[in-house]
Amino acid sequence: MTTTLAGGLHKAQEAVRNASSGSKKAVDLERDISDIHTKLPLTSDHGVRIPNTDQWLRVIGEDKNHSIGPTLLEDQLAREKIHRFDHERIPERVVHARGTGAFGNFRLFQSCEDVTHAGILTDTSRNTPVFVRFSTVQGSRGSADTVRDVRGFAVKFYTDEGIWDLVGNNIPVFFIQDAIKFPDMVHSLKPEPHNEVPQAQTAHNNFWDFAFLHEEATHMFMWIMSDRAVPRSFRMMQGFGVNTFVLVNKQGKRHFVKFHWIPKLGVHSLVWDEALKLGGQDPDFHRKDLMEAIDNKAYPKWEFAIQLIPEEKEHDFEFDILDSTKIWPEDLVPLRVIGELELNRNVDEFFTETEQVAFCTSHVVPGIDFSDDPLLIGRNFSYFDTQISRLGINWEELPINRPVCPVLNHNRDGQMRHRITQGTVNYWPNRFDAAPPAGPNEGAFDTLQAKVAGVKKRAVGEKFREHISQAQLFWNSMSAHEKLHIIKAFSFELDHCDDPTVYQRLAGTRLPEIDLHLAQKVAEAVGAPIPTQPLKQNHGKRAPHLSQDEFATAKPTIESRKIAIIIGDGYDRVAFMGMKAAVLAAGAVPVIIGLKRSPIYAEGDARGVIADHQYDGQRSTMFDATFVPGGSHVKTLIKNGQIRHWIAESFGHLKAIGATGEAVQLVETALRDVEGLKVAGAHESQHVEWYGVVTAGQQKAESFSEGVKIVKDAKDFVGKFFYHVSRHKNYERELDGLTMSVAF
Ligand code: HEM
Repeated sequence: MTTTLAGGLHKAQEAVRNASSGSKKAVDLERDISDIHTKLPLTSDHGVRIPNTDQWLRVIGEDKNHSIGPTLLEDQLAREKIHRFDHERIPERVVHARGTGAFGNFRLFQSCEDVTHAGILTDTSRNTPVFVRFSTVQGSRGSADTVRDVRGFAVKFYTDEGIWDLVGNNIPVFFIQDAIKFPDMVHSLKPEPHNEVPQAQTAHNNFWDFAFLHEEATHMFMWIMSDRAVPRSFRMMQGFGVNTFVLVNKQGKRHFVKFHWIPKLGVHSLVWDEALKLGGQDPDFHRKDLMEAIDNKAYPKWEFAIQLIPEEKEHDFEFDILDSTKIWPEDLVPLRVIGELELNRNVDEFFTETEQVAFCTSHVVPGIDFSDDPLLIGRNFSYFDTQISRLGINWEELPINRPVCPVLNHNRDGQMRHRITQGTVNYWPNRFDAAPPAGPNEGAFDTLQAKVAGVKKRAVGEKFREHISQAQLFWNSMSAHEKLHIIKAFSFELDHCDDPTVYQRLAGTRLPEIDLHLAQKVAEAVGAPIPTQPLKQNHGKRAPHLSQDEFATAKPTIESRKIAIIIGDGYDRVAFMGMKAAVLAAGAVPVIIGLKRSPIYAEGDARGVIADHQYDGQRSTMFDATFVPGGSHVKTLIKNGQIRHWIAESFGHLKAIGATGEAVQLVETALRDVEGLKVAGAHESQHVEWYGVVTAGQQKAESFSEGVKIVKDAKDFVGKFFYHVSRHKNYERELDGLTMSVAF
């Protein structure tokens, strides 16, 4: 599948570009696009045709050996090639350096004119083009996708009134309350200064030192120790604007607002061992996942929702609504779902689009404004500033960054200025009235007048000083397996800290403020003195939509999941073909894993199948589930330790496993150490389901219907198997201690 996609990528992109030619941004970009596949000859950057790009101009001896003489610096064509190469790199982003992006559209379902006059939030007839970049925070550009980290979720809306950048994360809160702490925070989580170790992870002394010394980071570090920090896919995670913004309506009334993205596919995560392995086995896992889904037309979608608090209710809450270490619990401030985002086009070129895209929180459009959230105000300064050193002062002119509406002003010059502005004046006011400020009814961004009074000092508001309550709320809202993962995550992270001050303080002093059981378990694992008393009373409250379990899709679906089907010579063709067809019909992706990639023959069948991959080139970690059809190939599969490991590892990673006929024996052998394992008898046609392991004896062709009903109590083998794939993970396996007995 992947190989075919790569081959046809250029054509596919061409087709999609044609199809989306209605998008204002696609049209805007057209004028800067050139195509390497045109048959035009090679030229230099100044347009002169070049006859040879393989040999530098040099002196060749006239002797019989044509011996090589001096290489000549006068070769301007060779010099240009080398010069261009020498300067290919630009500074990577200081944070969020590793990322990937895609184009799409935003549609509004429900006008919000009661609270804003922003065109994008009031005009339901619009189809606004967007570019979205997902990222990790800590790692450098070449780091792995699946590290434990916050994920950036930055959306550039190309609206009719200018660019709106909603630069959010997949976690709704942040480490710090005040932007002045950002450099300290980033220094502490990046590799340590003396040895540049470790890459892309918080599992080191400095981060946990910082986290302890900043009690305000407590709520956030609970989130990053949770499954939220190891998403299965960018397509299966939430997004949050995090900061508090303001909406302003035509009457000048203000509402505080928080923005949310809710994925249509549910919220799913990897298990930690899987994430660790993928870091080496497939460092581009998330990047490829997004690209392949879009190429396969499984366009990822998110609902867009807002939470609103009228200005006069600002102080009605226990927490300060401008504090970005706090959520607005949804039972107190409900979500209003107003629109939908779809990503439907991959980039043509990574550097000019994904790398050069530059977001800036201060890019808002009329009708959307800033609150006094102190983190937001600092961000508004920082992003513009950092783009200047990364891309230059004219960064907003780059094709990916420029708006689709007219831009006209008296800003001029600077390095790499592209725009040529005609006319004899470049200042205001001028005698021609050229480029005047917008009049009262011309849709300008007009800051609402407000009275500001107070004492100038370096301080925070009273409610900004409470840091534990929402950390408790988060912990209390977790399901059993989520709590287990948090305990394990702390144990892993603090195990990597070798300074006892760091792990003892965290486990012995901070965690008991959240929950005693959590603190005790972690302290025991990492060798800190085990606390015996909670250091703060847990209030026992919970809030909706903090647990990922609450994001199940309305109907179970396996859409876009990757299902490995393992075969060797002698596989059961009926089960193989039936499963492949059913997977495709359900909108998922079957990936044939062969013992080789040359033709593989079914029993009694002369037509060979070419597998997508041979098993040694792939790992179970790269798939959501595995199916093995019966047949005499099982005799070979069973002898292969890597295949047995594949099954055991899938079990350990809580994935659905399906097997029919003789393949049931493979499952039995691979999982022989699991107590109580239940599988179907070889000739039993009725399937047996046990902790997401679905097995059946010989299946007839008619058992593999394409109209599979994916329901919990499915009577057929395929329906039951797909139901378990749709659940994504079988957490009961882990909670009942079964995964512990398998080597993976
Ligand atoms: C609410 C808290 C924050 C969130 C949600 C957030 C989110 C993000 C995201 C998503 C990106 C990557 C944008 C991209 O894909 O190109 C980013 C980059 C960046 N952020 Fe933040 N950030 C936060 C706080 C801050 C603060 C407080 C500062 C500085 C005071 C800051 C400075 C930066 C910088 C300098 C970059 C690199 C931008 C570039 O080079 O393109 N961020 N942030």
